[in-house]
Amino acid sequence: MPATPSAPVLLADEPGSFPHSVLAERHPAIIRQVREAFPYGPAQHRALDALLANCTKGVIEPLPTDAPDQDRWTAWGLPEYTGRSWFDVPWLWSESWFYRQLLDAVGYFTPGPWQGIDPFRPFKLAELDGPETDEELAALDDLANKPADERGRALLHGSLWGNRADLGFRLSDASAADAEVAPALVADDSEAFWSLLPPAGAGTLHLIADNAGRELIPDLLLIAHLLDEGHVRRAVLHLKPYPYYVSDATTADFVDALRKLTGASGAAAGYGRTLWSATADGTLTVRAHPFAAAPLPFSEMPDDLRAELATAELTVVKGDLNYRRLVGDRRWPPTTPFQDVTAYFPGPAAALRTLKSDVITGLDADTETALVAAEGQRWRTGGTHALLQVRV
Ligand SMILES: O=P(O)(O)OC[C@H]1O[C@](O)(CO)[C@@H](O)[C@@H]1O
Repeated sequence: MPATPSAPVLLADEPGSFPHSVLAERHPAIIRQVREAFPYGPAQHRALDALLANCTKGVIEPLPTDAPDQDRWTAWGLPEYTGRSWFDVPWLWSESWFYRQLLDAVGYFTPGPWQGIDPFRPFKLAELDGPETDEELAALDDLANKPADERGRALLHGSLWGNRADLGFRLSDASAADAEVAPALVADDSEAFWSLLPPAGAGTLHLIADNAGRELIPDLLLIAHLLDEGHVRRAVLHLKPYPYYVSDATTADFVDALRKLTGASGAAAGYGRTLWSATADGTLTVRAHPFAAAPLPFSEMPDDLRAELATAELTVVKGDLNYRRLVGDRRWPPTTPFQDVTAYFPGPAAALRTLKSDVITGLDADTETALVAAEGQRWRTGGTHALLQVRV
């Protein structure tokens, strides 16, 4: 049990707060953009209208009794939250519920022509095929002749900052992509990261992925490097079982990213070949556990996932949402020890995250003071700061 007393769970009930703006502004914007991106029929438009009204002014409604995921959502708290405003239940819960309901509205789960059609795919593909992705891949050629440890550090950095590539964030804040970043990490345990993964390691790396495209590609490059250089013998990549938080990576996105690498020229293609053969011989496996899209903190992970992560040499936890799930989506005082709030995790874990929500732990007091003096509370949510924290 953590020695630290708990903190209040984040709700979205305070107008002017970041969680409130996500429910009141970001979700309607996402509905609008999805609606414009597809030639949906009248039934889908009506369902999107109903969702828009429900998510902004309505209450959480029960699922139809024949919904295939009824049992799962029942276990995840639906009976407790039914009848309550979306703004009055845990923010982590209402956001997940939004994506589940959005997919339902466009027919993603319903047998028929729209089943399995990812409503975010046009945005994801535009990013994957954009010039920035090609530039990032071309830059790998400059890295190719550097010593392995230098390459490793650059690729770790690339994976960390790749977390800025979050389409949900950019869809609602177009200026976010251009904001200047603060290169110094607000917490930096990268030495601990490398000491957990020394060369000639025999273990397995788990990576809990976040976004597709320009985040997943650097994640894959890091995995390829760790396999190629013998830091780990196997890797397991945890993806989402269905589209989620706009740009979260699914198996289809993994395939697209890997094909992008193998179809590239120069060093990028080499990484692609490493990963392609690693999947073929089982050195790299992918998972899409239902809990990856659960509205709950990782402290409530089911036994099978806990047992699997317990075997990992290290679990890399990518991104803001996974950080919220790792430490609990709570108003922690920023100096709350990261080791305490992650003590429940089944093994060593490394959080690689750019800061895009209020939650933060593990800062030293001077760092917090300096951030507040410079930016008020904006540093928490602007996506311009990053951290690498390791739970040993
Ligand atoms: O893609 P990431 O890094 O998990 O970020 C998810 C984003 O969505 C949010 O959950 C808000 O919707 C924030 O935590 C963050 O801005």
